[in-house]
Amino acid sequence: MSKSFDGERVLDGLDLSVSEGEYVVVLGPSGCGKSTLLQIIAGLVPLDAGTVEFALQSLGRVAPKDRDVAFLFQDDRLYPHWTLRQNLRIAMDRSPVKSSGNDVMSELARRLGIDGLLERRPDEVSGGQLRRAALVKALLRQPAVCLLDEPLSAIDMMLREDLIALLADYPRDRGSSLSQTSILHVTHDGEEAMRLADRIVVLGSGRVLQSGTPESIYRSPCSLEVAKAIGTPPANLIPLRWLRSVFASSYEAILQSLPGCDETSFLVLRPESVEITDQSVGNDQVTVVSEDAWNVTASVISSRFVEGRWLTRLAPVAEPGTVWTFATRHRPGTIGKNVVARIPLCDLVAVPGATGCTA
Ligand SMILES: Nc1ncnc2c1ncn2[C@@H]1O[C@H](COP(=O)(O)OP(=O)(O)OP(=O)(O)O)[C@@H](O)[C@H]1O
Repeated sequence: MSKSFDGERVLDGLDLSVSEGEYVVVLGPSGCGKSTLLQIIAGLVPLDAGTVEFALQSLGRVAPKDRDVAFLFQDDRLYPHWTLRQNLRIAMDRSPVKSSGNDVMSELARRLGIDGLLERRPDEVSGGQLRRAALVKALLRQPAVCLLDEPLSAIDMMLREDLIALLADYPRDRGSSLSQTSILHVTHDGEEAMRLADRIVVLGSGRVLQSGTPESIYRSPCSLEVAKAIGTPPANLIPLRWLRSVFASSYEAILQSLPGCDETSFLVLRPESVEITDQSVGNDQVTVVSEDAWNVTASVISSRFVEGRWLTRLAPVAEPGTVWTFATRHRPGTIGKNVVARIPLCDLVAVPGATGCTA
């Protein structure tokens, strides 16, 4: 599908399919067209080219209200003059599975901690409680497709954890009213995508850059853009041309061992992929290659304990001006001193320098 606004291409031949019961998270930076994609699927924004199909039938002529789709908008509002219960009841009345609606409403409201608030109007609850009610409303429809536009944004940490637990577990519960529902969730938050998705679809330049399980997207990104989209702290990106100066004589052999690479390529090195040995070594220590790892001498710039890991910034002595961030279990070295970072070759992934593949 393709879509432009005022002559500017937002979606450019984007091709996406979602299976029954699948939880797909579309990940991309602000402004890349995520909300537009959901609005097109819901029938709220017309396409310039392409089709939206459900069970192999085109939805082109199906009005938004007749699509079996629930939509949680970024700024979802409920009817202000009705109680939360009355607002939720409309969703239930539209559900094809009305008989179990009351039970499902109670269950979802309980799980999200708003069961005691159902007799209040929207202006009598907090923003976070309202957001939870809007989420219950979207899920209550028990639609074929549930579209969630940044459902966890602007929500405090504890509540966010509750919502993640609900979204991660509830649709997959055996016998859950949502076990057949396909969920399409859009976000710019890579961690949120990793924690919820059966499959992550990374959007960029109006297209699908890569689609795969959270693990495959994390471990085998196909481009720089995808590598940067996931991971906190982000991956270290090592330009291949750096290796020429460091490894000199073995550079050509290394290049050949990395299929599809050229001088413009980058190696993606995840922060947790190294071991740091606190050894007292001088600045003249060269970077060496062993069969399965590189040992890189680097100076410790900073080291901070964050959520169970030491996040350490290292400057490799062979590449002045470069800083890598690593995450290790134990505190490495002393600030200003040199250490050795052991990089296992099997953890390095090569990606093209320019915007790369579509997968
Ligand atoms: N109705 C519209 N008229 C003109 N331009 C629009 C319209 N809707 C969206 N756009 C533009 O299309 C682009 C994609 O917008 P969209 O809201 O789909 O992005 P997004 O990825 O959801 O962003 P965010 O994460 O910030 O919500 C943006 O540049 C936006 O300004």
